[in-house]
Amino acid sequence: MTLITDVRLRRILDSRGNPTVEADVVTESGGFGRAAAPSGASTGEYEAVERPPTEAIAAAREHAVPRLVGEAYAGNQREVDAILHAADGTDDFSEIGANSAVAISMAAAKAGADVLGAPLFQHLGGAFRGENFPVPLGNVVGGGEHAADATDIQEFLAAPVGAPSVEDAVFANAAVHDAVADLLEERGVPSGKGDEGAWAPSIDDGEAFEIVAEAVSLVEDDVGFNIGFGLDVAAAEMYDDESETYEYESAGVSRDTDEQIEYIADLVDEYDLVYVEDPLDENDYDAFADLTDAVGDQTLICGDDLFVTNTGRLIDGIDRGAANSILIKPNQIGTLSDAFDAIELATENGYDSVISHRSGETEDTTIAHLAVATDAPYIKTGAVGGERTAKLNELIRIADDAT
Ligand SMILES: C=C(OP(=O)(O)O)C(=O)O
Ligand SMILES: [Mg+2]
Repeated sequence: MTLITDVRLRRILDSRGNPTVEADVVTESGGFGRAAAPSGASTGEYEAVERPPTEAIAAAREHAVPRLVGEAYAGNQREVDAILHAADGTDDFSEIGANSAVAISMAAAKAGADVLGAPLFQHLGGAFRGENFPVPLGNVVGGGEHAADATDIQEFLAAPVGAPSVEDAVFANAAVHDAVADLLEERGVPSGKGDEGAWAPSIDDGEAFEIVAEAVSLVEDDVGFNIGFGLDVAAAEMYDDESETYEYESAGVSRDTDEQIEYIADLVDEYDLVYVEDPLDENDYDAFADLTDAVGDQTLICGDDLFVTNTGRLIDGIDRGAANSILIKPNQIGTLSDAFDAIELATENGYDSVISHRSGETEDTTIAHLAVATDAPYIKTGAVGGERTAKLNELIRIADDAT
């Protein structure tokens, strides 16, 4: 019933207006799945390879599609993903492109769910999933690689950890985003938005901390539940290999590794941060471990560029005590099976998984289902903007049993 009878690939637009890969998977009984690859801007050095979409599509048509059509079952995700690896033949998807691989992998999962008549989260996670929902981390102010002339820290994230429902949490993040706009206006600071829909004002990180802390507190008073906030420092982007310093250009400050650890630990204390992603360079497991040692009992220290959803890198991190959380981006590793393996390994070792969008996104909602399917405690998928609300609204629908 789920035998794959057709795989179609095409270029579509992502949210930045760049081309990306979309895949359709059709099965013998008429099951259908469609999915699209997202794309990063502050990509990790060790991510699977994203090829230019035209090349990725041509290579996948030549090497992967013939091995899938009439051969593989969409309901058997492990088989589909093993075929994608075999068709590619490299360890980083540099032949067919992780963009083609992840689009096909996710489209096959959706086709498998379609045949079963089950929501995707249930096909991926089983009959007992759908009760727990992730806390959405909502990007409300940002800069780094996602906006020109804005904060050095890439993302200031609202974290409605006390929300009674996912719906309340999603609306709280949108309210914090809105409150930030009011506070910027009061201060006479003009602002556009960055790639993920966060405000991207030309202010330094210190002012952003003041504004986000105030916005969170205002909304907290309004909604009556606890809202924390967190950061994606994306420190690899500000790390200078030659001088071995972190360069905060908008503040005109340079910090060596020890100073960076101290700075982040102080921020965790001062703002009661609930989440800190990539506070140090992606090659510095030891510095990550020192910070985790210092504040890991107070907050989540999450590896994104550090782990790139890769079990090999996660094992190194676990061995060294580098973090207590991992960001999961399926396109960093190329297939849903690999992403599941990383989540499972993380859970077994007491690491929280944070399922994440990319800065370049589409309307695809797979990550909302992935988060529910794996019982992930957090999802990071923006606060506003159509490609972001696509996932947030899908979470609300899943909770309402309406997918
Ligand atoms: C979502 C992120 O940005 P990008 O997709 O640009 O890597 C991130 O760094 O967590
Ligand atoms: Mg990140």
